[in-house]
Order: sequence, then C-alpha cells, then structure tokens
Amino acid sequence: MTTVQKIKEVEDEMNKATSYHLGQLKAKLAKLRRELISTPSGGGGGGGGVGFDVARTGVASVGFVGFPSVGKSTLMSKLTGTHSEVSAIDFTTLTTVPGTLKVHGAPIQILDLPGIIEGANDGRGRGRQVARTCNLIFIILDVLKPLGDKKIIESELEGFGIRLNKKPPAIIVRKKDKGGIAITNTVPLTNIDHEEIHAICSEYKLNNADIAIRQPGATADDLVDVIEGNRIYVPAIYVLNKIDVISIEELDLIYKIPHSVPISSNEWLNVDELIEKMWEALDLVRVYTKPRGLAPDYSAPVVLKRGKCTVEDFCNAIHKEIAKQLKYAMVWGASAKHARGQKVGLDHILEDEDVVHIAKK
Ligand SMILES: Nc1nc2c(ncn2[C@@H]2O[C@H](COP(=O)(O)OP(=O)(O)OP(=O)(O)O)[C@@H](O)[C@H]2O)c(=O)[nH]1
Ligand SMILES: [K+]
Ligand SMILES: [Mg+2]
Repeated sequence: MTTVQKIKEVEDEMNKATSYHLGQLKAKLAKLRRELISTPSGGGGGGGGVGFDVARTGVASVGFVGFPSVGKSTLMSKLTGTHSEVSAIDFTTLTTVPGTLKVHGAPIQILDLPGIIEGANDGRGRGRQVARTCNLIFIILDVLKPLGDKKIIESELEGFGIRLNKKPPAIIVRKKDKGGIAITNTVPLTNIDHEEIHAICSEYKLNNADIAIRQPGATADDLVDVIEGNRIYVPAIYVLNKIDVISIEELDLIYKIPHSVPISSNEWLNVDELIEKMWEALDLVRVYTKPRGLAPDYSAPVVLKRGKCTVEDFCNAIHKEIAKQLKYAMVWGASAKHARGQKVGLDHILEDEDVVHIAKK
C-alpha cells in the first residue's frame, strides 16, 4: 500500500471511532503525512527537485497556489513583468517561476507554482513543498469553478503541515522521566478530552509528560501539531480571479469569504486592493536611515520582518560589521518614546517607518 492509500484507510476508519480511538487515528494520520513532507522544518531552502528550486531573492516571498488554469501565471506575469506562460490549457506551468514585485519600496518575490493536483504525492506535490517556505500564500480560485475547490486546496496544504491564517496552538508538551501523563488546562476542554490526549500520547510513545492546554477550543489536531512540531503557520489570501465574467450579485456573495480579494487579472480589476492586502499580511517593517546632519532617505528603506526587527537586525541588514561599531542609535517614529527621538541600544525593537541614525564608536 502507498502512503496515500494508508492515509485514506485511516481517514475512513475515523468516521466510526470513539474518543480514544479517534485520538489514536489522528496521531497515526499525522505520522503518515510526515512521510510526505520530506523537507526539514522552518523552510528557508527550496522545495527540492528539478525545477522547483529557485534562487530566493527579496525580503519576503508570496507563493501562488491553485488548480490549473485559474490564472496564476496571468496574475504573476502582470504583477512582476516576468514572463510566465499563459494558456487555456491546464498544466501550462510545470516549474516554479519566480518574479519580483516592489511594494512600498520592498522587493517581494512572487513564486508562480505549478497547478495543484488533488492527492498528488509524488513529484507533482513539490509545489506544496515550496509553499512551505513562503511568507504568504495566495490561494487563487476561479470564480466560475466550484467553491469546493477552496476546501480541497486547504486540505492539500494542511496535509503538508501548512496551517493557514492560524497561530501556533497555546499547548505546551514537556517530556519527563517519570510520573505518567499530567494534564492541566487554563481553559475548558471543549473539543478534546483526556481520553483523546492519552491516546495521542500513547501513539507517540510519550509515557511521561506534562501537557498544559491554554488554547481555547484546543483540538486533538492542535495537540498532534504541537507534538509533531514541524508545522508552518502562514497567512493566506484567497484571490478570487476572473470576476470580469460574473454579475454584481454574484460578486456580492463571494465577497463574504474571509481573507478574500476578488480580482480580474485579465481586466486588471481590484488588483490595487490585492497588493495592499499582500502588504498588510506580510507585516514588514520599513526602517529609514538618517545620516548625520542629513534628512532621512525615504527612497530606500531597510526592510525587516516582524519579530526580527531590532536595531541589531537593522545593522546586520546593512553590513555585518556595523553592530560591533555601534555606540548608540537614535530612533524617531512609532517605537521611540519621545517625538524628539530616543537614544537606544542594539536590542531596541523597531516599528514600521521608524527613522534610525547610527552613531559609531
Ligand atoms: N476571463 C478571465 N480569464 C482569465 C483571467 N485570468 C486568466 N484568465 C485566463 O485563464 C486561462 C488560464 O490562465 P493561466 O494564467 O495560464 O492559468 P494558470 O493558473 O497559470 O494555469 P496552469 O499554469 O496551467 O496551472 C487563460 O486562458 C487566461 O487568459 C481573468 O481575470 N478573467
Ligand atoms: K493554464
Ligand atoms: Mg501557469
């Protein structure tokens, strides 16, 4: 039996299972799925495989996923000016095609991925490996196709350890040497019970551990995610393409899908909103440099990622040696205590559109 067949079998069994059995099956499923995810956690590298490894450029990347012929290449080509073959024939794009789009001064890498195929577990699944390394995923949907396609793509990505528009669950699992399984919870357990927790632990041969659940509505899948530990939590935007061929009434309906932006790549409708949403979701921090005695340079921001935007990160983004030479930094903007600016050190956390002057020793 192939891994995919085994997964199907476990899924079928789940429909008729008890609490304990269900927990066991969920853990089993996650272990099988792990076999399909061969890249190490955290991403960073390419997806592996010929045609999927592309040089990563820019400060952040957006991966386009979707069924064939939904218009991924049309959008990517027009956004970036990079050629990616467009045609009415499915599976036109067979490798990852990279391009760059500058948004508010920040170069963003756009990755046009090959059309997704349901249940693909061999080379064809490689596109999702690449998706694991992106900072934002655009799920591109054709408004003329069934809305069920959305669910299929979501499950495909979930199967690859990708969690869309979700934060890591507030569950802590601490292994011990003895004492069995001790469960504590700061919130009521509404979607998981002790039996399920025990079943999952046993499936992972976790005999002694403290399990602290702080996540409201935590599920068995959340616990499995925490134990598996190789999950990628990434924002996603649902791009509803080809609105040029539907009526205003139909448009009103699809607008209700959360995290969605309706557009037409062909007619270039509402693409500005899409770029703005892309910018918000990437949550980047622009920092402007101010040389002594001169006005800040607003044309070329240093662009940092949220969570990695200290004065030290800022220095390192300019040059490796600068942090060592720093006497202090002057900061103006949202992160500064005073309007007249604040003197700070390397660990100060910067905010979007701050202005920084580096004083060297
Ligand atoms: N009406 C309409 N057609 C579009 C739009 N965007 C793309 N198309 C058409 O949809 C077809 C498929 O477009 P592609 O850009 O090749 O789609 P893709 O998702 O890259 O397809 P694969 O690479 O095969 O996965 C082409 O005939 C496009 O002209 C749109 O906004 N409106
Ligand atoms: K196509
Ligand atoms: Mg294409």
